[in-house]
Amino acid sequence: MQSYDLVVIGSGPSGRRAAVQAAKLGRSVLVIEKGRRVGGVSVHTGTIPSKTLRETVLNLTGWRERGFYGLAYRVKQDIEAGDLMTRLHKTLEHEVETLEHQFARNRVHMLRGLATFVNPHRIEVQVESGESQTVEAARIVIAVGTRPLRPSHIPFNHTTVIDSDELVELTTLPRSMTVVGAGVIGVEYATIFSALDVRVTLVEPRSSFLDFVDRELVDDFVHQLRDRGVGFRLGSKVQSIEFENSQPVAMLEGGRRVRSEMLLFTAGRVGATDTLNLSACGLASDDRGRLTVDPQTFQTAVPHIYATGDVIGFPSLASTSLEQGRIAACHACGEPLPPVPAFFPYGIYSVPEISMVGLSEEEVRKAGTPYECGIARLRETSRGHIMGLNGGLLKMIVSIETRRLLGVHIVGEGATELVHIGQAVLNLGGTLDYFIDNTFNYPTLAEAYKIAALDAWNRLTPRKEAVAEVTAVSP
Ligand SMILES: Cc1cc2nc3c(=O)[nH]c(=O)nc-3n(C[C@H](O)[C@H](O)[C@H](O)COP(=O)(O)OP(=O)(O)OC[C@H]3O[C@@H](n4cnc5c(N)ncnc54)[C@H](O)[C@@H]3O)c2cc1C
Ligand SMILES: NC(=O)c1ccc[n+]([C@@H]2O[C@H](COP(=O)([O-])OP(=O)(O)OC[C@H]3O[C@@H](n4cnc5c(N)ncnc54)[C@H](O)[C@@H]3O)[C@@H](O)[C@H]2O)c1
Repeated sequence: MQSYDLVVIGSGPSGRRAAVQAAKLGRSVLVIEKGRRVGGVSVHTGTIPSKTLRETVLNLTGWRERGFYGLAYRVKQDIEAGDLMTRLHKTLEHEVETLEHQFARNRVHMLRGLATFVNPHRIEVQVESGESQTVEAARIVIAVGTRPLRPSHIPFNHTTVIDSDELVELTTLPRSMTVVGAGVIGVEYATIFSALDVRVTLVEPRSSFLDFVDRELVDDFVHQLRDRGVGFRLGSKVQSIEFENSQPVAMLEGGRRVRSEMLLFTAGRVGATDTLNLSACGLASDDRGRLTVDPQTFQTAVPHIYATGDVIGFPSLASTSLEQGRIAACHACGEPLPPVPAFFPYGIYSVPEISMVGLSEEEVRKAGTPYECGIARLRETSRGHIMGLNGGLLKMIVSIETRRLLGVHIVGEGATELVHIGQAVLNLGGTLDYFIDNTFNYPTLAEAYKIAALDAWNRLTPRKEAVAEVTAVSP
């Protein structure tokens, strides 16, 4: 039987980062992956496919140029599913190749098959031939991720009623689509398909959605979506799904019906722990298949077994999963733990993008911190004029007492990149003055930080003082 210092179950972001980190620290490492190729949900059905589809849609539709050339502008007329899939397959192939090379370079061993615990240190792997192999590990990282929630009353059929995993295998594009569940996945796909001129209706049982996003941003976002015809059925629970002329019809509580060529069900995900035989290693999952860990070390209740990534629940991001894998591996190898920064960014790759870091206005108000906000509209920047932007805003929240930056919230073009400027200032304990005192490249969208900071500064600084300071900083 092969023995390893570390065995990682799952090759998604947290598993692969844990494996490479432990290998770099000189440990023998095995990654067990049941999928056909390495990469996990992130590479094969989640992050990278959805972001590649988004990029392809924005390119082929000429979305970014429509502000100038009008709504009828297209780079390619009659976009088909095949157009989207070609770029997707190329991108995924490249991602897998990079990962396989990374494992090979770092001497991380790979075993393809389904992992099941035999005891707290032994794992049986059912390989494709039907045979099984047992491996032994001093330490183990469970990084098995999640799969889409598929309730039994939803008649999934792989073609017209699908989950988000199946979306990446589309063979035809629908003309209309109902998206059930306005979480991050639902909102991203609803807006990507709407950019393709598919008629989209978003159905959500709660009366609001994206509740963790600043309300001012959500209002701007909803306004933009309504403007281009996205339908909202908030506060509407789907009772059943029926078929009329082979098209799915979502029957909502209260009698409303939403009919479309395709229904995408995105009402959450469950931890993929059911086949692990967790009881053999002394662990149990919650009702959503998730594991509980020490948030500092990612150790489970069994100290030599760690769990990282989506299987431990919030925030369930590829970005945070990568860091969790690295921290778990460092702890497992007895290395000092890297300090965890106070704030991480959250990016929603809808069309338009939303991204934020730090506290929202609602959170600051709840904490009772005296604060002021500064706002910049992206269309007020020269870069925005050049790009033909019509919408988007950057909102900055600062403490009145300390002038410290408390949060940055952006909706619009480039939001997921722009947010990192705010993240750096926030995690380095910077103040509003960083944005006031520093020169930004011009013309850039980043200039929105300067505009928002000046807006906040105008409100913070009494008028007389303000004039004096402007004179002082002007060349
Ligand atoms: C549609 C979609 C879009 C997303 N977009 C983003 C985004 O833009 N940005 C972002 O940061 N995050 C995004 N996410 C979230 C991101 O994909 C996840 O946070 C990330 O993939 C979680 O990584 P993980 O390490 O938990 O492993 P996962 O990527 O979930 O992979 C787990 C792996 O474990 C394997 N496995 C499971 N059970 C076993 C077993 N018993 N034996 C062997 N192998 C097993 C699986 O086959 C899989 O390959 C998105 C997710 C989805 C679904
Ligand atoms: N850009 C990103 O970072 C990104 C993108 C996609 C996914 N993700 C991650 O993937 C995870 C899963 O995303 P998700 O959107 O599937 O889940 P989610 O839990 O974020 O959202 C599910 C939504 O479905 C609704 N819902 C719940 N039960 C329902 C039902 N029975 N019928 C209809 N609607 C119902 C919920 O109210 C919620 O709004 C998220 O936690 C997210 O972190 C991240």
